[in-house]
Amino acid sequence: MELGLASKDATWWVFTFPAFFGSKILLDVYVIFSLFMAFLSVSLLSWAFAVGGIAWKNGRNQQGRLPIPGPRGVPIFGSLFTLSRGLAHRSLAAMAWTRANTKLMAFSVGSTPVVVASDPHTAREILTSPHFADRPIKQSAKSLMFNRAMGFAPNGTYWRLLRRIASSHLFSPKRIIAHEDGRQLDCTIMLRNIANEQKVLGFVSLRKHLQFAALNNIMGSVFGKRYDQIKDSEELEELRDMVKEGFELLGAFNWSDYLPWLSYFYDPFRINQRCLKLVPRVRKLVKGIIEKHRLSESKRLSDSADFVDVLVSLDGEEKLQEEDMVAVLWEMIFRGTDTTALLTEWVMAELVLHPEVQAKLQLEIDSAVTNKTLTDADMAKLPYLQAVVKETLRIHPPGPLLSWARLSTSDVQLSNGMLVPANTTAMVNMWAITHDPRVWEDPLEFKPERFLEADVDVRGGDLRLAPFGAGRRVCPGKNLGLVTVNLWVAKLVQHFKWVQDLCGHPVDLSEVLKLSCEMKFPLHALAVERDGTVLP
Ligand code: HEM
Repeated sequence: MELGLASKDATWWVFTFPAFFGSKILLDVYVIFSLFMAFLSVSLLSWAFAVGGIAWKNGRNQQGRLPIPGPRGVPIFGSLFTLSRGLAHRSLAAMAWTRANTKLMAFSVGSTPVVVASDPHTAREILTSPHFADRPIKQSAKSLMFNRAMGFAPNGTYWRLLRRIASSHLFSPKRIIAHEDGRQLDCTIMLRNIANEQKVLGFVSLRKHLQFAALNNIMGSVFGKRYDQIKDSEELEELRDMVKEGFELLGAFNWSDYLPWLSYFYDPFRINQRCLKLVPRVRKLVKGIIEKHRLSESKRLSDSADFVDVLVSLDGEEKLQEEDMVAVLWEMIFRGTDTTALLTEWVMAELVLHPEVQAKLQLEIDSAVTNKTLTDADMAKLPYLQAVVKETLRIHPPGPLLSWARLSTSDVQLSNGMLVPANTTAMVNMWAITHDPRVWEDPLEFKPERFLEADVDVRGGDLRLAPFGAGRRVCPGKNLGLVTVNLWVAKLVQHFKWVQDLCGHPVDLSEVLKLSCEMKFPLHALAVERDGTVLP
């Protein structure tokens, strides 16, 4: 009875007050308030009953023989806060391990249903399935033209064309060999700059040298253009700034990707405006370079031709629109720069922290390589070097969640009986797999020797360690990336002994997760020139 009276009272004042004041404001407020309460009740109810959170309403994760378990998260947001802050790979791993949800865990990020695999078997099923060959596209990626580049193009004719062009003209073994001179040149400049910095400052801050070498290297093989730090400082600064801004925008957590209604009033990082500002700058730079290639005398495509030459020369069905060329070229600069530089930085940090590993590596290089100039061909004689790089990829995978997720294009039945419905974002937590004691013995220890005892294919063949992903969307730059990192690490330790700067800058392995996972505090160390080595 009391309840009835209360609601009668409420109806009375809601209708009388507006009449009294001659306005409809209170009526409007009442309508909005009621709608809000209804929305809240529906959200609370769906949340209360949805395992995996709000995006899994109607039991969509219960359709298979085996339901997909997962946390409910909080109403409306689901597990969004787990992903938007801090180190998502670690939080998701902890969630999967404590709940024994490693095979597959369902959770909600706002209104997006997500599954994450944290074991090698399910990871393989997802990454190699043709039904997971699409990617969910973020708003920033779309605004930055990445939907026309390889990484985000939907699985179809256009994406297959891009992969074919790239694998035969940029990433083929012949092309990688042809660009070795460039890799050597960029490394030589880096070694000299490091020696100078050590002399002037008494220590070396390695990141900027690696980033410059990586940027110049990819610019060389993609655009046929290398920058001189002094002569081209203005253009170089502009390029660096554009790459940095692009990284920030793509790496930023954009709330409205998961709660679309937020885009109307909440954009804390001003992602849309910043994308709109960046795109014309990218177009201007890349189109300028394409134009120069078109104007230069048409040359027969040699093995060492750059990627712009290749794209410009395409004809018939393979011919790309200029806008598409801009997107493809921009993506290559983008993907090729940070991954190589940050993986090399992680390797060097581990070598500084493990002087015994560094000494063993130097011994291997000194005894295997008699001529003093290390080449790509020498890498086959350096199994310990490869083990060091693999162990670094295991302990610090540059994309701990494999950077870009996959999207199911239809309902997919997994072999364990779970059913992933169409339009679900699927992630693989590679970090959780490489740190799982059931998969790797002593997973927290840096022990390159483990890869001497048993060889592991890191290029997508063995899902216990697949830092480049796997399946048809596996990283096409994996061979180029590995060749570059192997050569540069070998040369860095051949010429210098890297010692921890305990007084000024002790090594800190804290991570920060952006587009990739990098060292939170850039590596500083003492680079002591080794006896008997002459800088090139
Ligand atoms: C250490 C180096 C690198 C690492 C760890 C790495 C890692 C990855 C990962 C995890 C993926 C997603 C794979 C998947 O979904 O299964 C990927 C995709 C991709 N990577 Fe790499 N990458 C590296 C170097 C490079 C380089 C040097 C380039 C180009 C110059 C490159 C270009 C790409 C592209 C274009 C894609 C998208 C492929 C597609 O969706 O079809 N990556 N990479």
